[in-house]
Amino acid sequence: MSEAVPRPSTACASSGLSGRVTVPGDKSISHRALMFGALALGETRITGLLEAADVLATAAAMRGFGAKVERHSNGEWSVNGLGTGGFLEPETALDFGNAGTGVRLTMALAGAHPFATTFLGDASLSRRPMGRILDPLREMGAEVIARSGDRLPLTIKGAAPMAPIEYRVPVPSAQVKSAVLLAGLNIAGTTTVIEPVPTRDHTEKMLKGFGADIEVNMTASGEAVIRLEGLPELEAQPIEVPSDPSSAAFLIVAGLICPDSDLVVEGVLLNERRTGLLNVLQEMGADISIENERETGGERLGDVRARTSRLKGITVPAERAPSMIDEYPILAIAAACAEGKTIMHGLEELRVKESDRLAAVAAGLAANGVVCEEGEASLVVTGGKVPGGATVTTHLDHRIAMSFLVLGLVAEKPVTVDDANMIATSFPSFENILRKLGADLIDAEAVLS
Ligand SMILES: O=C(O)C1=C[C@@H](OP(=O)(O)O)[C@@H](O)[C@H](O)C1
Ligand SMILES: C=C(OP(=O)(O)O)C(=O)O
Repeated sequence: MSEAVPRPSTACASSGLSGRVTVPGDKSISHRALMFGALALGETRITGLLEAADVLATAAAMRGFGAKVERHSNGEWSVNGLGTGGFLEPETALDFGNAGTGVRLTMALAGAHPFATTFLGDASLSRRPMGRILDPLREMGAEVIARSGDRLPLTIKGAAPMAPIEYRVPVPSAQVKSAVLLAGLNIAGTTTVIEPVPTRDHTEKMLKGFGADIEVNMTASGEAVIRLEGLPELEAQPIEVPSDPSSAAFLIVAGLICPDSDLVVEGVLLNERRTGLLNVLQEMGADISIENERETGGERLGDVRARTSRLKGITVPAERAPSMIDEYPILAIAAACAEGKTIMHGLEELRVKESDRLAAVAAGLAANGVVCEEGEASLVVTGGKVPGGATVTTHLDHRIAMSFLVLGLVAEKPVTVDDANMIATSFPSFENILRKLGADLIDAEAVLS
């Protein structure tokens, strides 16, 4: 995907966004549905799988280990799994493109098997730190050959047998927590993960659903202690993937900041470890309501209605970060349209996403005339009128591309993103859905013709 010819896209001032739309399936749940299906015995049927580049890379990787992964004509997917410990050595390197979650969780699955697996990624993924996954895997007994700084490309070879560990997650990261647990699936004994700051819990919930012996206890000080018994027999499960709140976030913010708008995003996952942005926006004065609340597969879902709102700047404390870690770029866009300053703390993890998101957001805002101040791990955005008129560098980062297209909808002059290709890693229908709601987006071909 990084090899593709850049595709600039431009957003112009828009008003009256309206309609009911559905966004694609949740990325975190989609990766895990394929992985756990590949580890389970029997056929796992998945409806609503996110068909975006990141998840398709995981599907290809699971095939590489020998699982049968198929897409059916009705849009459902099936995975015929191999059973815990049943993975085979892949014949070729596994290329994860831009997908951090895919590569990190799969490294852990492969790393507890006594064969060599090689992992590749695009320029963005090859810059991201992998030591956070490799350190616990080494502690369990795996061998690793990696580029300096524990970067991709790298090869992991598990030992036989490996040792279960107790691991205190050093950074708030659902990927690190999940990786330790997934390696622990193929190791006899109890693997324990201690999470000082609880993060999204899809791995724990879904593994339980597949029949793993996993227990989560919250301590009085708010830490999560997760215990997993190794070598479980996982059983295939039907999975219905709810709509991704991290994708819905772009449309919700567009509805709030564009004049005369009233839109609904249907069936959005409302897991409380993912709803940080909705809470923050409501504190900023957003007119957001949840309609038709329901439960599917142990998760709360609802239709999220967003109407044009006068937003006010607030301080977002660091504790919120895990529940909205992927939503800061779009929160910064909402902040640019709010009255006063929005102060965001605890943003250190943004520096190691698909891009250095803190720097990319600050540069994009400043280029478009929005006053902002980038700290080590903080961002202060002063809201008001948005002059716009600049081209934003997206650094192979889908969320930077989508965020700045939303900014263009309220800017005085159009905002261009240098490359909209990466949007396809998580939300391929983003621009079409935005147009359907009434947004004025012009793509490069239209500008050239
Ligand atoms: O576990 C997951 O599915 C994810 C965890 C988060 O990453 P970190 O664990 O690095 O915070 C998030 O940014 C990513 O988009 C998805
Ligand atoms: C950080 C993200 O994804 P990943 O880590 O899976 O690349 C994201 O989608 O914002």
